[in-house]
Amino acid sequence: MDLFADQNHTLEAIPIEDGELYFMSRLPLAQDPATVMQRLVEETPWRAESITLYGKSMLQPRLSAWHGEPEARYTYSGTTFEPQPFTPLQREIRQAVEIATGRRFNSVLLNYYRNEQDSMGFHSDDERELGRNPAIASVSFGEARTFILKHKKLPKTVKIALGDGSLLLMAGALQHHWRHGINKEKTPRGPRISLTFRNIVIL
Ligand SMILES: O=C(O)CCC(=O)C(=O)O
Ligand SMILES: [Fe+2]
Repeated sequence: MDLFADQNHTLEAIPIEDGELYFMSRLPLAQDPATVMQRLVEETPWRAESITLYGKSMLQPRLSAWHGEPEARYTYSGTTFEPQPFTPLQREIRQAVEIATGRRFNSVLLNYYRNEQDSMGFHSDDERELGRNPAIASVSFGEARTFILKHKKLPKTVKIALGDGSLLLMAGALQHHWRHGINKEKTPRGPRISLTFRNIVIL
């Protein structure tokens, strides 16, 4: 009997100060990660969103989509944004994430990193509609990319390789004290998709 057969299905705490971080190398799902990846590529209404940097409008270096329950709307600069409804596959993944983490989520922001040129700038997920100490669970498919956390005040950096089918949970005070992001890579990378589950509270 292999006592450690399900070792990669346990949510392990990653020691970190000023916040909570947990990792599971393989979230249990009914389909294998390659099938899920393929379906996410095909079934998601991907959008190229623009951002304004130094007064110039440009496209974000990745594609994205936002899905959730109808109540997970939020208002930003006077405009109310409504999520697209969850797809059946997204509901399946959400259920697995809720079982693995013991937390509830009503929306998901999906990111599609097409190749090594795509990235995510450093930020904290600290919007008011996420509540005071938000739990954010991200599930990764496809090529592994390095998730980097940088402490806002201390000279500390934490790097985690987010591989195919893995789950990362950020919780506690983490968003108050750390920024996170994903850098471009210098060598070729295949596509990666992350689903970042959040719980949007009515303000
Ligand atoms: O793709 C990732 O793992 C990071 C995504 C992220 O930080 C976000 O969507 O806020
Ligand atoms: Fe984030």
